[in-house]
Amino acid sequence: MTRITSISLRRVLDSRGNPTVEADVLTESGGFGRGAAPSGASTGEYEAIELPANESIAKAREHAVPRLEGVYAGDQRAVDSALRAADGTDDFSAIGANSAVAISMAAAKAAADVLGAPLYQHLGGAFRGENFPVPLGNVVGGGEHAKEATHIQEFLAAPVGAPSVSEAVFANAAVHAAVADVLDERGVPAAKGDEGAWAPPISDADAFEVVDEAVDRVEDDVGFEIRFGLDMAAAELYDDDSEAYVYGDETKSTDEQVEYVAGLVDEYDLAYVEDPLDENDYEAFAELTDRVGDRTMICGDDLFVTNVERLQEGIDVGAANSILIKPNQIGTLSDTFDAVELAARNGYETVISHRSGETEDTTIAHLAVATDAGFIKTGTVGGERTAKLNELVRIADDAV
Ligand SMILES: C=C(OP(=O)(O)O)C(=O)O
Ligand SMILES: [Mg+2]
Repeated sequence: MTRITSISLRRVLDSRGNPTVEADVLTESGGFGRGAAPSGASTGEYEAIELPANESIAKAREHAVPRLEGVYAGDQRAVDSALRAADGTDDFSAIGANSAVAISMAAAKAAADVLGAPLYQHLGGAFRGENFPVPLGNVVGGGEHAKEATHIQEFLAAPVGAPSVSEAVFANAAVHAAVADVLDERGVPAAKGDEGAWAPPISDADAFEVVDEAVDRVEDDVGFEIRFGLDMAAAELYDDDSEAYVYGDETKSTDEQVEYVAGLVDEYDLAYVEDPLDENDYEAFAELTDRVGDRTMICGDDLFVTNVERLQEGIDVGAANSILIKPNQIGTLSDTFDAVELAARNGYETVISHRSGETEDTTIAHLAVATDAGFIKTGTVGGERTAKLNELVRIADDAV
């Protein structure tokens, strides 16, 4: 029933206005699935390779599509093995991880369509957990996502005490609005960055004050605990030549960076810190996790790139206690599930994540529910972000 009969690939726009790959998968019994690849700006050095959309589509049409016709979409491992075999490299540099992930997601949706089940149920099965992820909402940002704003890439609201997904989603939107109020009261104009977060021309120190104030106001209003966290995207701050983290005119050695982040965790009671150190520095990650990992999540994004080998290396040295999961960093849903499972077996929390360049695709909302992830990071406002958040609300409401 789920035998794939055709795959179409096309260029569509992502949220930055760049071309990305969209895939449609059709099955013998009329099942249909559509998936679109997201795209990063602060990409990790070890991610699977994204090719220009046109090139990736041409290569996938030539090498992957003929191999996939006849494969059962319901057998995700077979679909993803065929994609890997068609590519023949470790990093999808032959057909592009953008076509691979679009096809992989579209096949899963086509199978769910045939089965008449929502995607999260097809992927998660009957015995998946009953939890819903806490949404981490980007409310202030800079780095590679907005010029002339903060050095730290993302300040994230974390409504850890929300009684429901819906209340958490609305709390993050309220923090986003409260940040605008606080900035306005301080006379600071703010554009928005790639993910819809405010991108004010202020120092990181000022941004901490602004977000802290906005979170306090909303917490008082909603009556449940809201904390906040960071994606420091420190690989983008790290300069290999000087072996230092560069914050405009200031630099920090690795020891100073560990000290700085540990201080921030305590001063602001941070719930979450992603990529606080360079993507090649497992040792410094481990030192920080040893110091503050009992009271905050230290999460590897560029460090692990959703790759089981890199994650295992991190587990071996105690580099972190959580992993960011981005399907396009590794190229297929099977590889993504392998990373989630390895994390779970080792007590690592999982955070399913969007990219800064996104589409209306909602796969990650289903993936977060299917895998019982503790968290999902998918922005706060903007159509490509609310597509996922609203889907999460619908899933919780049994309305998909
Ligand atoms: C979402 C992120 O940004 P990008 O997609 O640019 O890597 C991130 O770094 O976590
Ligand atoms: Mg990141």
